[in-house]
Amino acid sequence: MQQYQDLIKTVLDTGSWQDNRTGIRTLSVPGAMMRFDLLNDGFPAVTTKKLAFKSVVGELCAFLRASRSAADFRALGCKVWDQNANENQQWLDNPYRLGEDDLGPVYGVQWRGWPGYKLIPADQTAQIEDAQRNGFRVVAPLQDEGVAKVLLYKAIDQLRECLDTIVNNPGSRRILFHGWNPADLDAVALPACHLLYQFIPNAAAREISLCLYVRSNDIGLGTPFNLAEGAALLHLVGRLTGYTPRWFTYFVGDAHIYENHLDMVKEQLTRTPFPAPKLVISDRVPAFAQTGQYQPEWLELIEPSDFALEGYQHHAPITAPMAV
Ligand SMILES: Nc1nc(=O)c2c([nH]1)NC[C@@H]1CN(c3ccc(C(=O)N[C@@H](CCC(=O)O)C(=O)O)cc3)CN21
Ligand SMILES: O=c1ccn([C@H]2C[C@H](O)[C@@H](COP(=O)(O)O)O2)c(=O)[nH]1
Repeated sequence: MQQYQDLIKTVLDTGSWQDNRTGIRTLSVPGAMMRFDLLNDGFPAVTTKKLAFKSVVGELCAFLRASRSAADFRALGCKVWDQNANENQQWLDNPYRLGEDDLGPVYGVQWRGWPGYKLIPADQTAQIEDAQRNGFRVVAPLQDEGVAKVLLYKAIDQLRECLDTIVNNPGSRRILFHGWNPADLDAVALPACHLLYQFIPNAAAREISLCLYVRSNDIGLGTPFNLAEGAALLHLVGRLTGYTPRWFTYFVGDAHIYENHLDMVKEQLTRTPFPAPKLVISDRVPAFAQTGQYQPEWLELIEPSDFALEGYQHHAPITAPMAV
């Protein structure tokens, strides 16, 4: 994967030193982009070190199940959330933390159950009825600054709505889900880094593409994970909706290399990337294109063992400490 080498080079050549909350400074570049042709170039697994693929797909499955406990991530084979859940003093002191291993309403909770509220004047019955038809339920009548209102609530399954739209209205340019919930930023171990996922189906070609925006990206540890995870999600969505994964475009806001990761990334630059592997999703995950049956419940049924990399050649493992 040449794109990852190029990103490392760009940051080493043009980055500037920045301080941040972790106490480990970074070499940072404001804004970077990589694009992958998944159909013709294969799966974007980093090859200049060993990608912890089992951990990546474990994390993805935990997100798909709306997990908020590092214990659930561990049970699916992913340990990378332990430190954020249990070793950051600010989070340990946060009143929203529900005890050992809790992360708060992170990624999957927002993807699958974004807390949606409406506060509607009690006399707007047409609005209230419309909201109820859309799945909102009345929580309580209340007085708001002297006006009688009704509070309604719905947990919004943004990801499921994306799949529904891909199947029913693929020309839509509004097929996206968001992980950044401003009302919950004070209640999470870490505000979402990969936060905006937009699916772009091409109904004529039966191809689907993904644009992903990552606000802050740890190029040494986070980027390989986030790339593999975004691409695996696109493959899964394609399988369940009848589309072939095509372009995966990856945008980064603050693209940075931690000072204690410099040896790791420089070592990777001395290594020649291998050809990309292929992602295989197990046959038991039904292909809409073959069955003609829409089965979005597989978003929750999928297991880490349903994902495999075929022909994954990689250089020797290297790792470095994660900044907490
Ligand atoms: N500083 C920081 N960087 C991150 O990339 C990051 C966080 N924090 N916090 C939350 C998640 C967790 N993610 C992580 C955290 C650690 C690894 C990591 O240590 N990876 C090792 C092996 C992991 C394994 O075997 O499971 C690696 O060498 O890739 C990867 C992604 C991405 N995120
Ligand atoms: O999926 C992820 C999650 C986290 N990161 C990195 C990016 C930053 O280095 C830290 C988060 O710190 P902030 O101060 O909140 O930006 O974790 C990642 O790359 N990918």
